[in-house]
Amino acid sequence: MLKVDVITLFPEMIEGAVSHGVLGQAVKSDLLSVKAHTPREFTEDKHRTVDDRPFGGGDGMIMLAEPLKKTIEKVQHNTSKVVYLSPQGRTLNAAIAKEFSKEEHLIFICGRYGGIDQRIINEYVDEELSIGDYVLSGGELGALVIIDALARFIPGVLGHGESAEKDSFSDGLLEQPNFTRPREFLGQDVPEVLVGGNHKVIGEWKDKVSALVTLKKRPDLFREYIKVETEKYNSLKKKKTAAP
Ligand SMILES: CC(C)(C)c1cccc(C(=O)NCC2(NC(=O)c3cccc4nocc34)CCCC2)c1
Repeated sequence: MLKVDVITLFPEMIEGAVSHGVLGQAVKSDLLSVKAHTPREFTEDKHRTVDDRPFGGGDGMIMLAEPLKKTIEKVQHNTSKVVYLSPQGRTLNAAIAKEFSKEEHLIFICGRYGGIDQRIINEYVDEELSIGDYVLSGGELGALVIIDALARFIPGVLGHGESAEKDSFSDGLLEQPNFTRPREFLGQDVPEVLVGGNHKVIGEWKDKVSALVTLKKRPDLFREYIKVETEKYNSLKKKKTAAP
């Protein structure tokens, strides 16, 4: 079972977020374990100080190395992969999430203020990871995005015993429009094809519209989809011609 330890000044942010929905179910069924640890537990001074002013000046504070060291060493063991959520990291994508889902033990370090002491990164961090190019107030949302994305690749989390390969969102295309009751709302009808009940025709409609939506709204995703599908087709053809 994949074990995740998150080092953060706001453990409730993590605990709250992983106790709902698909993630909550995965944790409850022991498919995944997520625990949060605050460096404040490892401070010894009266004010439980976890940050200090940066050498060389500059506004903002830096998270102190000592409390972080103690927290990491409390949770770390030889198979741990230590990830620092940081704008300097490579940007998360589905391939990285899938890779991470295969790990035994992940330790996510979440920065606050202006970041953490560089010596912690030098000594403990295996890799830095970013969830995108915008200013955030901390790494916690990054940790949660990764946990949510990787959980779907854990067999059983999505309920039907398979992993995310069968995830209805993981063919790399955007979704076709979705409708539920009533049949008519705000003067708009549900497309007839979806009400018809002919599953072959409905399937073709969904595939076509989802490709068109992707082509229109995210041509970059569409190009990637065509590339992947072409590779699949070519390797299938090769296998056919290779096998007698
Ligand atoms: C990207 C760019 C806009 C150029 C930029 C340049 C310099 C600093 C920051 C910035 O946001 N610094 C603040 C902190 N940010 C993040 O931790 C963080 C930010 C973004 C994606 C992330 N994915 O995981 C963690 C992430 C770092 C320490 C406390 C929060 C952002």
